[in-house]
Amino acid sequence: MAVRERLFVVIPCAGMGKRAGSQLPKQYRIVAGRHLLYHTLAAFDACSELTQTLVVLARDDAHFDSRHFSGLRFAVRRCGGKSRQESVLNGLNALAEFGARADDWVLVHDAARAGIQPELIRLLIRAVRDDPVGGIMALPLADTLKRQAPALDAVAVPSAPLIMHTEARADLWLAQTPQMFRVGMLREALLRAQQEGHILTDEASAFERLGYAPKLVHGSLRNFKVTYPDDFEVIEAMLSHQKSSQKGDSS
Ligand SMILES: Nc1ccn([C@@H]2O[C@H](COP(=O)(O)OP(=O)(O)OP(=O)(O)O)[C@@H](O)[C@H]2O)c(=O)n1
Ligand SMILES: C[C@](O)(CO)[C@H](O)COP(=O)(O)O
Repeated sequence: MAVRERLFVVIPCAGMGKRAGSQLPKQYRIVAGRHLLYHTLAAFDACSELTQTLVVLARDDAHFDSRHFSGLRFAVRRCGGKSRQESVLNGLNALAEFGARADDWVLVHDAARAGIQPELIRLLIRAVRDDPVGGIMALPLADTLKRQAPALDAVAVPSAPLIMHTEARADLWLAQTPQMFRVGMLREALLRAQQEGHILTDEASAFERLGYAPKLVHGSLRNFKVTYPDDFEVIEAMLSHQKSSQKGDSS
């Protein structure tokens, strides 16, 4: 009988959250009564088909406290790098400690995408599991896309940027996470990009530059990346609502 490859998860969680504008890294901000990271991990914990979730923390992380995450299945390693790309690569290397093999799958998911839900994770797994390359959760672009004009000169900077032109939006998608690839192939692709000095902002790009075409799996707006100060109001409303409707379901 053929043995199915196992499914591992790497959660890069070593960022500073500079764009969120607070001292505390955003993954530790309290949202709907828990750390933002808790909500992300709870969604993966609810998927029993996942073998191991590994959270990649910054080496000097002074905020992580396992007591706030009791009841959730995951491991942490303090192997975060200077960039997300480096943190993911270090996390993939650390997966060997948990018995991950080159043919196993890994789902890489941003700690900051706390709106992820078990159904979305399963949707991606179902869509990608038989693919030779892998795939990512993404959303077709819904808005009109403008390219900003370069600032004319440093002295007379206008109060708002100006539009240079409108980009054609057909066939454009917004990449989200999870991004699901084979452990070995992803490690090799990221390593190669790093050695060749390419700065990548997601895992799929590491494959695209080698000529592969990963799958786009239609995700959900719920799974947005908490990035700017206003995003906290949105995620708070979403997760509080989810919590109260779950309470309602169980009473
Ligand atoms: N050196 C880094 C940088 C980012 N991340 C993680 O990658 C995910 C996506 O990155 P982003 O949203 O940009 O987070 P930050 O880097 O924390 O935010 P900012 O760019 O605003 O500082 C986050 O979960 C973040 O913790 C990481 O593990 N290691
Ligand atoms: C991986 C990602 O979430 C896909 O949209 C995104 O590229 C991460 O970018 P960031 O600048 O590290 O937040």
